[in-house]
Amino acid sequence: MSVETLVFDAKDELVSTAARRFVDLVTAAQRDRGVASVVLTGGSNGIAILAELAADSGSIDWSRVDIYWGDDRFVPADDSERNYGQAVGALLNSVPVDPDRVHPMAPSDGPLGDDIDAAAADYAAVLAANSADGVAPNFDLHLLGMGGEGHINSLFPHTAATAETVKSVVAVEDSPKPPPRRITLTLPVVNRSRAVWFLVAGADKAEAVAAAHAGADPADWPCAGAHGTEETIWFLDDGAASTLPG
Ligand SMILES: O=C1O[C@H](COP(=O)(O)O)[C@@H](O)[C@H](O)[C@H]1O
Repeated sequence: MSVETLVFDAKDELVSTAARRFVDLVTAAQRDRGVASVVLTGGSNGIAILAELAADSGSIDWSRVDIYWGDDRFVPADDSERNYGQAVGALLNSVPVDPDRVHPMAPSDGPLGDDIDAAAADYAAVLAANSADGVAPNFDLHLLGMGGEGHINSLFPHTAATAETVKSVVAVEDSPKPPPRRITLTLPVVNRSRAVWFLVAGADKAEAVAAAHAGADPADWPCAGAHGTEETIWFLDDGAASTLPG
């Protein structure tokens, strides 16, 4: 398994390079396996890469991409905080995806109602139904943003969600970052991904980046617990890389 750290002068360059490599990875996965599976993330860079991909939408056969989410905020379907809605606005409305291959997490006003545990269990069932082993797919790519305290998806430091080793998807009711109610994939499922890419910009994230590179305990720094089975790439701007040795 390779670990690569790429540092860019500016966030725009980070995002455009990640988008180019996204096209290459998806194209290679489709060549090798027919269909590519990607896990999207929210946050600033997670949405910026989708907007970049929308600008170059002809490079990928989107009808052969399975799309999942690493986490979402458990809010009504039309709430602007929803990662799914942001992805639709940035990319999915602009490209010819197969609706049957797009797998959003349930909103709080959907058919499952406001039952967050039922919504998490429903997403676990979606992952299981689309897997070879009844647990979850081996995603070709899992994109990750990261918070300054090292959270990825909705896995925050010193929480049961981050410590989860059995369930593939869990509910979070007290996220320290608003909104408080979220649904998230757990680390064992993130770590089924062939490729895990961190998209991280800003000096406020530098301490977490350094902790992950130093092999910190994922309980303290959840970002330290995410790895691809084939590759892990850190796409960083100068600020996020500012405390890395060398
Ligand atoms: O709350 C969340 O935050 C992270 C990181 O967001 P950023 O704006 O600091 O880049 C994001 O990846 C995650 O999906 C989201 O729900």
